[in-house]
Amino acid sequence: MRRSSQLLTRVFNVIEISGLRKAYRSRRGSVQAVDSVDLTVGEGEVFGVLGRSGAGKSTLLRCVNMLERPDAGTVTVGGVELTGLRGKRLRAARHGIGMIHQHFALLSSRTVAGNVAFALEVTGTPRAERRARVAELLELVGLSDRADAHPAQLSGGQKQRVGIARALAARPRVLLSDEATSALDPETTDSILRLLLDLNRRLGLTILLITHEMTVVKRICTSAAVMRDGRFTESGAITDLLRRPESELARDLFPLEPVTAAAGDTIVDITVSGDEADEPIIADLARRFGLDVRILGGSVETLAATRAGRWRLALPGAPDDNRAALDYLRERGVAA
Ligand SMILES: Nc1ncnc2c1ncn2[C@@H]1O[C@H](COP(=O)(O)OP(=O)(O)OP(=O)(O)O)[C@@H](O)[C@H]1O
Repeated sequence: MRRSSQLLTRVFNVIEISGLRKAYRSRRGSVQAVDSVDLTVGEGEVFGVLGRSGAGKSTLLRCVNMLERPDAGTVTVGGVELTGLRGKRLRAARHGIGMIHQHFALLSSRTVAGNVAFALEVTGTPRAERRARVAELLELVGLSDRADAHPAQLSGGQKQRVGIARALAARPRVLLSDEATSALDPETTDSILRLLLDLNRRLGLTILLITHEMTVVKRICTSAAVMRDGRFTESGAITDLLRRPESELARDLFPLEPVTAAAGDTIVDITVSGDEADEPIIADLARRFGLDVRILGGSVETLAATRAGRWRLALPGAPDDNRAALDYLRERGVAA
C-alpha cells in the first residue's frame, strides 16, 4: 500500500537529457555549441534555459526533438529514447512534442484554421475530427473569431497564439518554446506568457523554453538553468537557486545594493520563499536578539512558482557578536 502511494507521488521525468554534446564544424573551425549538458524536466514543470546570444540554447532545444542530431549523449522524452530512433518511429515520437518559434513559422497562404489543421493533416487525422479539433484549439488560445483570417492580417501576439494552437494539435505532453516572446512588445509578451502558464496548469503541459529575457523566467518558470558557452553554469528549482548565495540567476532576479554599511557591521543576505515570504522574519530577528537590524536593500516578488523575497541586512557588531542570530537564520534555512 505504502509502496504504491509512493510510486503515485513520484514525479515523472518527462524530459531526460544526459551528456548531450553537439559541435558545428566548418572550414573555419569547430564550435562546441552544446557541451556535456544534463537536464531533467519533471511532468508539469516549466523549465527555462536562460542565456545570451550564442550560448547554445537553440541548439540544445533543437536536439530535444532531434531537429539537430547530437554528437553524443541521450535524449529521452516521455520515456522514449529519441536518440535511438530514426525515420517513421522518430516522426511518430515527435508528435508528442510541440514546438513554438520566435517568428511563428506560419504558412502565409493558409488561414488561421488552415494553419492549425495542417498539423492534424500531417498526423493523418480524419477531416471531420480535424474540424472539431481546430475549433477546440482556437477556443483554447482565444482566437475563435479569427479562424478565417490570414497570418498577414494578425498582430504578433495573435500569430503566436496560432503557433501555440498548431503546436498543441496532436495533444503533445511537451511544448518546446524557442524565444516565443522575443519578437513581441512587453504587453503582448505578458499575455502570451499568461496563456502558456494557463495551458501548463490546465493541461498539465510540460514546457521547456529558451530565452534571453529574465522576465520570462520570473513570470512562468518553476525551474531554470543558466547557459554559457554550451554549458549549464547553474540549474535547479527557482526556489532552490534563490537560496544559493553564488547564484547568478538569484542575483539577477533580486539585485541587491552593494554593501554600504559602516565597517564593523555584519552583513547578511536572507532569502525566503512560499509562505515564509509573508512572515515577519526581520521583525522576529530584531525582537528575538534585541538587534537594531537595518535593511540595506531587497524586495519581495511574485514568481511563477512562488512568492519570494531577498534582503541584505546589516546587524550591528562583528560576525562573532552576531553568531546566535546568524545561526538562527541558518537553522531557519533563510541564510547561507
Ligand atoms: N548551423 C550552424 N552552423 C555553424 N555554427 C552554428 C550553427 N548553429 C549555431 N552555430 C553556432 O553554435 C553556437 C551556439 O548557437 P545557438 O544558436 O545554439 O545559440 P543561442 O544561445 O540559441 O543563440 P541565439 O539566441 O543567438 O540563437 C554559436 O556559436 C553559433 O554561431
